[in-house]
Amino acid sequence: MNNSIIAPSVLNANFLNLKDEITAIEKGGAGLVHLDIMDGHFVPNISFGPGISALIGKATTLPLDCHLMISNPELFVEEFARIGSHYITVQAESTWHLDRILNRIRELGAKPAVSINPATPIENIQWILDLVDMVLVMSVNPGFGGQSLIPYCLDKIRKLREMKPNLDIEIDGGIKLDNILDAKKAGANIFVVGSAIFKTDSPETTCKKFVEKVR
Ligand SMILES: O=C(CO)[C@H](O)[C@H](O)COP(=O)(O)O
Ligand SMILES: [Fe+2]
Repeated sequence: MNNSIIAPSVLNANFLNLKDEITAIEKGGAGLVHLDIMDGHFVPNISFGPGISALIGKATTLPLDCHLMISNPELFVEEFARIGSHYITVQAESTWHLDRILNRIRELGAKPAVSINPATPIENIQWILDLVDMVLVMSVNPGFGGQSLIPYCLDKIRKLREMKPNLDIEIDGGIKLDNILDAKKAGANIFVVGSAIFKTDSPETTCKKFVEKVR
């Protein structure tokens, strides 16, 4: 697939300067803004919720890529749809009723996507692949930015790409300038990049480098 997209995650951005951080990635050629929603229950960290996400949505022209790492996601998809999320991604491990919630997200007018933790086999989602517009393959254990990519996750992407040649596959976690091409070669076409963009002196210049790299 040649439609490569960089989706910067603002998890490690400077929240006191968020407007400028978002302008930087817009100028840097980002295609999505990735929002990591964490509840301190499904993952051992708390980030922010629909309120901050709505403000970010108002501050940018970039589509919102909302990655819900929360228990009981069915309680929140309506609100994330209401604030205009482009993708609403739920963790396969976070709900008993994956089919139902994916259908509900589409009914609400957003694009349903599913995410799997490193230890979750891709076979767990094989029957719902036709219900989603994207699969997010976690390449770190969810909860924190700044971790190292777990190499076997690339094998999962390779296998998924073989199964679904035209599916949008997003990789999330530990993506750096020196491993993003491995992820692309494995079959990913949407790349979440957090600390490797926002923990640099110029997120705009760094974002441009990532965009160039996968072009
Ligand atoms: O979902 C996530 C963590 O659960 C984040 O999107 C991810 O970790 C991005 O940060 P980094 O590029 O620094 O790994
Ligand atoms: Fe994420």
